Parts: sequence; C-alpha cells; structure tokens
Amino acid sequence: MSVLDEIIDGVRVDLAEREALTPLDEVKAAAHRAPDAVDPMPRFRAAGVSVIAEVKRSSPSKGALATITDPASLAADYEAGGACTISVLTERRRFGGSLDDLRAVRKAVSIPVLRKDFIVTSYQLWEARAAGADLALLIVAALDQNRLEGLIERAHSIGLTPLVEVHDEEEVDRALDAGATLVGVNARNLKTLDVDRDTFSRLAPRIPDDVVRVAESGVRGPHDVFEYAKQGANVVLVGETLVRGRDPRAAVADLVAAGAHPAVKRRD
Ligand SMILES: O=P(O)(O)OC[C@@H](O)[C@@H](O)c1c[nH]c2ccccc12
Repeated sequence: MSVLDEIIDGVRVDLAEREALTPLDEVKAAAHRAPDAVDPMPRFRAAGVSVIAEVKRSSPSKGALATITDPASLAADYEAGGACTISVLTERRRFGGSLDDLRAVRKAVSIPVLRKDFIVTSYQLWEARAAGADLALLIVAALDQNRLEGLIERAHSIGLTPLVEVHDEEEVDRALDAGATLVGVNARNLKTLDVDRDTFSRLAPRIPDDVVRVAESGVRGPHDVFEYAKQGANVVLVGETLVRGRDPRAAVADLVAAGAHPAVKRRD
C-alpha cells in the first residue's frame, strides 16, 4: 500500500466520524451562510509569479516541522508579506491540521484561502465552503476519472475554485480532460514522498497557456521561484521553508519579490 493509500484510509475514517456527527444538510446550510467565496484566478493570471503560502505543522516525510500555536497570526504574517492566497492543511493524522485551523485563518486574512486535504467526497467540499475556504485541492492520483470530474463540477457549483494536482504526464491529461483550469504540479510523489524538482519543467509544456500552472513543493527560496518562473509557472505553493523560517513575513516577501522580478515573464 502506498503512503497516499494509507493517508486516504485514515482520512475516510475521520470523515465517517464527522458525517455521523453532522448531517450533510447542516453542512450545506452552514456553507450557504458563509460569505461568498473570492475568485483567486484574476490574481493568479496577473503579471509575475504569485505566492501561495501554506500553514503546515507536520508532514509524512519529515514529521513535525514547526510548532504553530497561532495559525491565524502566521497567516496574517503571510498576507502582510504579500502572499496572494493562504493554503491550510486540514488533514489531521499526518499533517496535524484541522478545519479549526482553516476557520481561524479565514477570520484573520482577506485574501483567498485554500483547503489542502485529501478530498474524496463532496461532503468535504461543503465543509471547506462552510469553513470559509475559497479553493479546494483535488489530487488526481487519489480519484478515479468520474469522481474527479464530479468533484470539479461540484466545487465550481458551490463557488470553490478547484486546484487540481498532478505528478505525471497521464495525470496532466486526466486533469485537463476533466476540465481543470488551475493545475498544480507537485514535485513530491505522494506514493513514495520523493521530491523531484524537474517534475514541473517536464510537465509544464503539456499544460496549455490558458490554464494557470502552480509549482508545488520543495521551494527553498527566491532562487527556486525564479527557476519555476522561467519554466512557465504562474504561481508557487510553499510550505516547509516558510514555517521553518524565523520571519515568515520577510520570507514570503523575498519569494514575492523574486516572482515580481522584471526578468520574469509577464502575462497580459
Ligand atoms: O512544504 P513544501 O515542500 O513547500 O510543500 C508545500 C505543498 O506543496 C505540500 O504541502 C503539498 C503539495 N500537495 C500536497 C497534497 C497533500 C498534502 C500536502 C501537499
């Protein structure tokens, strides 16, 4: 069984508990009461490379990364540093996250918020919206094609922008076939946890220009942002480097400055 399979087994157990506690109708009602979602796509399509900064306590590959006592203030620092979106890991067992973290972050920032989790049912999309998320991650490797298409449609229908994550050529094709307009290329293989920073440059040419491309994982600093920019990224998603650093606001600002460098391709 791959790491991804193990994570998803745990996610399904936790999900069943929440479903038993809160019927879908209640989650939907809460989602309808939430303020309207913000569309992140115009910012992602703007000139330069924008930064999604992630609130991440632990990871399956490295264990505990940082003691984040106040996710809301970390997210506020990210926003002050110029992040255009905040990603919040809500998976509990391996990443130490929760929907409470997402709700706290939502209250603290005015930029869009992404629910980063292993989403396998529309219940989790409704939960995301009810907690105030604007985007939700959908991992192609975790979903068959029917389910992927269904979840992309459902996300749009409730106002969430789906970030569709891929790691190889076949997954890119599946994401595009399913209608993804925001595609994340994860340098980390979720089945083995290995990072290969050449993944983005290999897959980017397969992704048409009208689709927004996000380079995910393994960004160590401004140099990597610059490299991904040259390879055609519109957005970078950064977790570990930011939560481990001493000054998250300055660290985000450095990445944002690299993404706004005049040598970085401008999109009109
Ligand atoms: O901490 P990093 O290497 O900067 O990576 C962030 C992000 O890309 C990573 O957390 C991630 C990408 N895709 C995922 C899917 C599930 C959980 C986590 C992830």
